[in-house]
Amino acid sequence: MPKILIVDDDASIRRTLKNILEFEKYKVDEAVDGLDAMVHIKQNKYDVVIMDIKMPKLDGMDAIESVQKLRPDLPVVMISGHGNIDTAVEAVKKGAFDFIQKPPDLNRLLITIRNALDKSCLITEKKVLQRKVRKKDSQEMIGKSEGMELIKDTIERVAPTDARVLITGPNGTGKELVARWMHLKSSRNEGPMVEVNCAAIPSELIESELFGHEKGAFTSAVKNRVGKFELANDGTLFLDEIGDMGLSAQAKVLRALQESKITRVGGDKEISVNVRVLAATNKDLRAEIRKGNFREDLYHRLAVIIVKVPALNERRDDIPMLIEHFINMICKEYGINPKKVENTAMKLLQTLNWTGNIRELRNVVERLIILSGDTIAKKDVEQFVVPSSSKKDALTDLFDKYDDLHKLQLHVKREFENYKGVLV
Ligand SMILES: Nc1ncnc2c1ncn2[C@@H]1O[C@H](COP(=O)(O)OP(=O)(O)OP(=O)(O)O)[C@@H](O)[C@H]1O
Repeated sequence: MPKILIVDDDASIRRTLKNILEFEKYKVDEAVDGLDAMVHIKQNKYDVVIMDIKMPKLDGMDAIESVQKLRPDLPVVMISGHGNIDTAVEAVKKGAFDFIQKPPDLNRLLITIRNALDKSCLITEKKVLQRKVRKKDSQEMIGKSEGMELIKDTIERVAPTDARVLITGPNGTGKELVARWMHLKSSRNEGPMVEVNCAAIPSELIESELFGHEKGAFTSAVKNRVGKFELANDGTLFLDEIGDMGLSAQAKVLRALQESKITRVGGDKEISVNVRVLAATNKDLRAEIRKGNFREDLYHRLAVIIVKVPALNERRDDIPMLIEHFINMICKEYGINPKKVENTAMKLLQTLNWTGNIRELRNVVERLIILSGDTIAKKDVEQFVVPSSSKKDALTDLFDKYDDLHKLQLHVKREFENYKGVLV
């Protein structure tokens, strides 16, 4: 239940507001002036504060500065009977979420509180996402092959610039990891890195996902929603599987890139965004352009720098190092000592056909850790890996390539559509 603090020296106003808000199922505390408010805010976790301006001891204008220092993310709605436009502007300048005149219009007050709560939720969501991203950020990029050295060198050179980068390569080769390092090594690394998997979002929702929407823009748009472009402001937007984006969304992304402005679906206001875009695909975008599935102008906007991530079969020298890395990582997760790999087992693993690339290798290492004894021997590889790697049926192969069930579903759907075309 969201918790609200009402700060007003007038007991009757506090009581009226408390009754209304409790009826709306909010939990409400009261404070009699700015100083009392600060004591409450230090001891409790509020979602919104409603604060009068004229109060004894510490008035609202001074109190909001203290609130900003203590809890910069806490939305404060100012209310005042002595309001004029200058006071409202000053309050907002000092960080108030909104300003409402006394006696407050009930509907306006409730809508403002809802919006302030939405903002609180977004901030929390953003923090959770940033934590997750930081966790992913800490993933090392392993490999000393020529291909990997070239990629690392490109990241060092390109990351600090604002150039757009298109990352290409087969599934599971580490395209997302490259994007994360580009962000981490850029001057935007204090800002968010927001990821959109264009293949996982149905085409009718992708525009709303990217640009947000205004309430009522379509049947299920029950409230305003901020899109990924806005969420990525001052940071990086990673458009994964860009080759699966529909032409209509492509046109809008192109406009956003050209003008650094977006418009929410169903809205008419232009919103400026400062976003660096990185994109990735496993498709041959030039071939998609020829087939009319991808806009050439968008391709040129995105592919200022192209990073090609090679398949694992093309950098077999990296396999031992990657195996050691995954063993250490996975054994740590399981809370066991890292297992050793016999030389003959390592050699065999190096020769296998890794169609699912590094993702498949990681899964295989996990399987070997679970199924083998203290040491991973050649016979373990022959028993638990070779059958699935050399005699793989089409379905196992697909599962190795797509660890995300939704991506797999989309792939199967696309294949089915192709077959339908052939049969007709
Ligand atoms: N060089 C590397 N060192 C260590 N781990 C890696 C490396 N490259 C990829 N990985 C790991 O392999 C897995 C797959 O990588 P990632 O998701 O970046 O691939 P992808 O090319 O984006 O895949 P997809 O095309 O399916 O989206 C992840 O767990 C990632 O951390």
